[in-house]
Amino acid sequence: MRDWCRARQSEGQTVGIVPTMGALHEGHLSLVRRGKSICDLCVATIFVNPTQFAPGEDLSRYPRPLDRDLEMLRGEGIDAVFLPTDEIMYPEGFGTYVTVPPVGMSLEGASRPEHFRGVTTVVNKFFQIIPADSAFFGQKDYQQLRVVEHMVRDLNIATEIVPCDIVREHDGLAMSSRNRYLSDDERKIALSLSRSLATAAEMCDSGETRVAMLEQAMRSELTACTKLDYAVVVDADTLEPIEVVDCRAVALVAAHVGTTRLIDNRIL
Ligand SMILES: Nc1ncnc2c1ncn2[C@@H]1O[C@H](COP(=O)(O)OP(=O)(O)OP(=O)(O)O)[C@@H](O)[C@H]1O
Ligand SMILES: CC(C)(CO)[C@@H](O)C(=O)[O-]
Ligand code: BAL
Repeated sequence: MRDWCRARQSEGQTVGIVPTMGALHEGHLSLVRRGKSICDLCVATIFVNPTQFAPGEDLSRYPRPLDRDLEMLRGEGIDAVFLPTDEIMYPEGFGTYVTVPPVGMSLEGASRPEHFRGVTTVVNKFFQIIPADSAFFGQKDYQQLRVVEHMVRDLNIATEIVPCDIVREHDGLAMSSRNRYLSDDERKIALSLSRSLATAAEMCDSGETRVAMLEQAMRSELTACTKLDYAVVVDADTLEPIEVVDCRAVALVAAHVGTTRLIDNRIL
């Protein structure tokens, strides 16, 4: 993969990379389209990375519809797909991990200990294997994007990180590979995530800047969820708590609907 990438770069072509865990949907394809619009060539990776799942999470049941994924990527004119096995990424004796920057400690980092250590490590490995000019990440995984941006800055990685907008279903549900776990009833409840963010945005637009009031309104929209991990409004860059929205802020939510854990966010 490195030779493939470098050979093309030495001919003056730019290469983009879209890291995914597969089970592709329009959200992923939007990253590929963005990649192809900015770079001459675009590579996707499909790898369900075991080190970012905690014991008891959905690693074994994570969907792996590989033929369909490859068909979808072919349809977008992808130039290459990197499909490593666990043994290729983590051969016997593997033992070096990337330490997560402070922006990854709260929220997802608190709810899913070791998750971001797995993400930073595997994304760093992808960047070594495929030294792309640009990498395309969705804002749906907002904190992941911030963590990867910090890692790239801190470790002098030459790949530019390009954030991409969240793609939603017609009714507002953020597209996610995990949506396919939802029953019809659960899918209705899952809509409360995007609704809670819309409520916070509307309140903010009408002049309510007190974070406690915004968070309370978000929580009251989320009562049908099986378990709420967090519903917060924080500084959009540092993800530090704020008391009033007097800077660029982001509302973030993570909740379990049945056995499915979903996340969503919206810039305020
Ligand atoms: N709805 C979406 N809009 C834009 N980008 C997305 C969307 N969903 C996922 N992505 C991005 O696609 C990339 C790969 O994500 P991943 O394969 O985990 O997909 P996912 O649908 O978020 O799956 P999961 O259910 O595991 O969260 C990430 O950069 C992620 O932010
Ligand atoms: C970036 C990523 C592909 C690393 O495994 C994963 O966390 C994801 O799909 O967002
Ligand atoms: N989209 C982030 C990958 C994960 O949930 O493990």
